[in-house]
Amino acid sequence: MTGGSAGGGGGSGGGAPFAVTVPEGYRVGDWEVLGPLGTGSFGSVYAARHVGPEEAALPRRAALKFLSTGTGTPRRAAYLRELAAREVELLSRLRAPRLIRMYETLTVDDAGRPDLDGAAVLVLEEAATSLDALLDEGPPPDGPALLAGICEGLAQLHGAGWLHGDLKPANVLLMADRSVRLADFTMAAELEGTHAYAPAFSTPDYTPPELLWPEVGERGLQVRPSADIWAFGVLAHVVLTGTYPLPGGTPAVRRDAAVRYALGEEELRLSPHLPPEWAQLVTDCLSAGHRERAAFDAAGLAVRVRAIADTGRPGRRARVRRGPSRRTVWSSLAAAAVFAAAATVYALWPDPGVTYGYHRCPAGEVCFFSEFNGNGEMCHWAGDDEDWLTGRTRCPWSAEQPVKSVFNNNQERTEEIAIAYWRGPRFVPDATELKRRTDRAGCTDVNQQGNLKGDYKIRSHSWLPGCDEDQAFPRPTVTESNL
Ligand SMILES: Nc1ncnc2c1ncn2[C@@H]1O[C@H](COP(=O)(O)OP(=O)(O)OP(=O)(O)O)[C@@H](O)[C@H]1O
Repeated sequence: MTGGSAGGGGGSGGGAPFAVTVPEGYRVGDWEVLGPLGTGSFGSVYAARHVGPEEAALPRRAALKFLSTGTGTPRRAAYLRELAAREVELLSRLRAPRLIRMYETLTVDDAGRPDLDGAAVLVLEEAATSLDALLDEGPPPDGPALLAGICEGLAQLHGAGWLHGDLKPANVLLMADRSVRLADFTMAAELEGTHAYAPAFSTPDYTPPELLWPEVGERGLQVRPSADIWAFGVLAHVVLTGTYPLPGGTPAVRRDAAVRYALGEEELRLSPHLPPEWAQLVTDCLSAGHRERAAFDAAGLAVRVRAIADTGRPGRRARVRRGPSRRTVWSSLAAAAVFAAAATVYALWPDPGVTYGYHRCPAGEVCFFSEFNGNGEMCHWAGDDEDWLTGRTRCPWSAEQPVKSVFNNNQERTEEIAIAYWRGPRFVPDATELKRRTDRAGCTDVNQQGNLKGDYKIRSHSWLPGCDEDQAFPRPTVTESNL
């Protein structure tokens, strides 16, 4: 359910094993499966055509969501039944323009397929794509308008007395006309006064701090609508900038940053390219405490977001578009309007090539950056390197520019492998020897990241069995005084 790249967060079909496998041509009710559309953890969605007698209330094509029955333990099966019941309950009771529509529900009756037998099938209106898939292709040209639609969906949901509980790009669908539909209501819950009870489950990047390590009671997790507001704040930052608003190259590191942020020990790292009105809106949505966040209800936010989106105010930095110009073929007024929106978003997204943020650092590698917080130029290696200027992997900018931040991105490792970095070339690859040397600039343990305190021109780095306590980054061992 988590995703490394901004905008990820599970859900789409690309490469992920399908939770429920259904072959082409499979019949359920009056529907025949045409092919896969996407999968999540609890269900898989297939395009289907109606093969029964024509019915006014049913479209010719639909998306069939097969909810997993769970072939594991009875406890898991009960959990999956509860998730299915939540989604069916919400979709059969609520119909609103920005919520995906459900036409009917079916149950698979197929003793020959024990994995499918008894599965609930939701017959949904078929969307063209998901926001998750869209973000994989780069900045959506109409990001602000999409955000306005998403916020309207949230307002419709909250207005009806429900909260979503798992708002993220994979759960935002887009129709062929680019209108938005909120989907996947397996975590949705009906409000009982100020809060609702939801299953203890979340997608870390979109979960507010108060729910990261919550107490789970007998009825589940106590969730408030302000949790969806937090998720919307993260999503808006991701859609507009392609990055997360909290620092970190992995969901786990960003989750820890969210907790530090709630404790007042960390700040939001909003993209410098975000225009002030968006920055203020994201900051409001990401108020650290749920009480402060409750001041920003979805209906009020929807009005604000729509107003910002409709203004189409350009970002602070004008960007030259890349690639062959499409402007010549866009002569109509409508196309001009789309282009205006596209120009706005290109201005908001980081420069291609020189983007920023720790998330760029490939898993299993160590990365050094020319700016604080993983920004600016980046050099990265999977192992040690004796000389960044003449060695195997080179880092030309480091000849002139100091390294300002580091990320030792080895999330899969369990051993205590650390990285030492050196002001000179050709370190001596022996831990005892290294300790005696004087040109060591610093050391990071696995998965540590942060800013260096001095202007270090680093020339080499090496793997170590582990950082000394007093050398471990980000303790202030790397200062001007030990240069
Ligand atoms: N109505 C639809 N039309 C087209 N594609 C859809 C539709 N509903 C879902 N999908 C695709 O299927 C994917 C999985 O659907 P969904 O998120 O509802 O499943 P899930 O198992 O409940 O997910 P999660 O693991 O996020 O809880 C979506 O990300 C989307 O790509």
